[in-house]
Amino acid sequence: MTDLAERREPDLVYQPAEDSRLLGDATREFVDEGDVVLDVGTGSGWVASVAAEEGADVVGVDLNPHACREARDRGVQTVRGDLVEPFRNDAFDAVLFNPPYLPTDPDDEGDDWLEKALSGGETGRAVVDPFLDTVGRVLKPEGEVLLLVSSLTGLDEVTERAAENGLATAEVASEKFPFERLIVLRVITDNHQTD
Ligand SMILES: C[S@@+](CC[C@H](N)C(=O)[O-])C[C@H]1O[C@@H](n2cnc3c(N)ncnc32)[C@H](O)[C@@H]1O
Repeated sequence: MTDLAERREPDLVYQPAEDSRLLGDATREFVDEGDVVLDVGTGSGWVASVAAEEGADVVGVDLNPHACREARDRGVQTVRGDLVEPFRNDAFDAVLFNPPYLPTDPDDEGDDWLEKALSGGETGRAVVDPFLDTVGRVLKPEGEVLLLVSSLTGLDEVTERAAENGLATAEVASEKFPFERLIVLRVITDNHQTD
């Protein structure tokens, strides 16, 4: 019988890193007990498990079947699918996403699961843009998104795309690294009332 550690597939599934940790810290701050939470691109399920530790009812989604298996091994209920497509309207208090956000030269673009976890296409926003175009549908009226991006992803462009979808963004955490700054954006609908 294989144990959990042996079943992990580090070359196939993105393992928790600095970006996961920054999003996990914001999750601890903004997710409340009893919230219904979706972790998009759940990968190993680590960020989802942070939300579960806060008492949230969490589901993960990922395109990568190996990630779905690893997240389930971690105890996270996980669906294989594309972004928020499998879920019904107005379902979630919070949606978390640490997306593939690195700009990648098309000539260097690979085709393996780790590449799909990291590469945001030529602009860095190939996955972030469709996420911002669709996430509003699955948010409850007072729901919110915690979205991890890099300074390399183009913060102004991300904010503009959110605004085109009736979403307002605010930086709630950030950390500097040698070649980039990682940022957690809190994204809410324009008519969301905050206290
Ligand atoms: C940077 S990794 C983050 C993994 C994990 N959430 C973490 O923070 O450690 C991005 C994840 O998004 C998944 N992903 C990429 N495109 C996706 C899509 N269109 N729908 C669902 N998941 C996607 C990848 O398979 C990968 O697991």
